[in-house]
Amino acid sequence: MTQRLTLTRPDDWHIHLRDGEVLQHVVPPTAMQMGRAIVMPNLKPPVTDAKLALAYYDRILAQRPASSQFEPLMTLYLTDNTTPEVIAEAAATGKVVAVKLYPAGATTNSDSGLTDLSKLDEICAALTEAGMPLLVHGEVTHHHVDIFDREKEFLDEILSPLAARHPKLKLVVEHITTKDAVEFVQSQGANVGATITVQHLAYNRNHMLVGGIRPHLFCLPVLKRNLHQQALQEAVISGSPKFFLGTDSAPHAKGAKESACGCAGCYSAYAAIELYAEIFEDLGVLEKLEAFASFHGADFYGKPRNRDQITLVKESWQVPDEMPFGQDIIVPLRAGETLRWKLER
Ligand SMILES: NC(=O)N[C@@H](CC(=O)O)C(=O)O
Ligand SMILES: [Zn+2]
Ligand SMILES: [Zn+2]
Repeated sequence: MTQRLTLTRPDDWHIHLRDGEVLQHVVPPTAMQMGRAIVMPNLKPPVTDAKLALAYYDRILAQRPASSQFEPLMTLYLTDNTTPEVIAEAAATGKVVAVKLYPAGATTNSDSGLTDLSKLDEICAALTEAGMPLLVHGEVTHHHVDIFDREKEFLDEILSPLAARHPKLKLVVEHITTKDAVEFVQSQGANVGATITVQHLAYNRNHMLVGGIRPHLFCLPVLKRNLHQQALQEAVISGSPKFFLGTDSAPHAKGAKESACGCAGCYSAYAAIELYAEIFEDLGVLEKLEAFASFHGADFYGKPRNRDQITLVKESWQVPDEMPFGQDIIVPLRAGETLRWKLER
């Protein structure tokens, strides 16, 4: 008999849906599996206020398939011009649920990010007041800091002191990649959580660099050595409610990835829950998938858990080599490979 796995519908607590003509290709797969998703604001120009967030929300909903109830949860991009008033206005819409910190220059489309981190205290006070989480891309950008050390350095230099100064602030360390980040999150109160991606659970830097450079595994923060991958795996195996599903699915056109200066980001949302299911099964903790994917994030954000369910069936299928992406094409994570689980439609 075919093995089936029925779960409370999951949510994706960190996704890039992009904008414009690619929305038609990027929104439906997420809308068909996820109940909600935290939509990252790093558009060009970035989503910096309530008005821009609501307009983006409408553009996303316009691409939601008729059968889906998917709800985009919008975020604001923190810039040097963000004020407590801007945050309060966004919170009042009911559609903007968090604010995202990109240190300027840390990652894709982060040029408008915060240059003056001393401004953070005022912002954190406003967020604590509004009960809104601060989501962080946790990497320093100093040129002298090695790219493999940038997450740890950010935790030590910026985030630890910040969390100590704002003990009630809800803080999500996004897409964690190191043992240090796992330990930091575990050492904090229930107000500090983290998202973990498919690629950081499934791969380490050898997968990206041994035998040739694999640009489709390049994302930020960059894959680390295997001991860090193992720490992330242990975090999900532990079942701690501090860790939850956030794909950081970040599509870039094939040509922008396969380039002399390739973009950072992996496209995993086309089969997010199937990809996580395979990892959890390989780790021997398939029974922990539901809490990671469907409970921990909702509980952290203070949102009700989804009431409907999805079913995965154990049925092999081959990931296409390429997928449409507006006028362009995209190479998904695990392109051409066989996946074991399939979402029942
Ligand atoms: N993760 C990535 O490698 N890229 C993201 C940005 C981000 O989340 O840092 C993107 O927008 O392309
Ligand atoms: Zn990021
Ligand atoms: Zn991201």
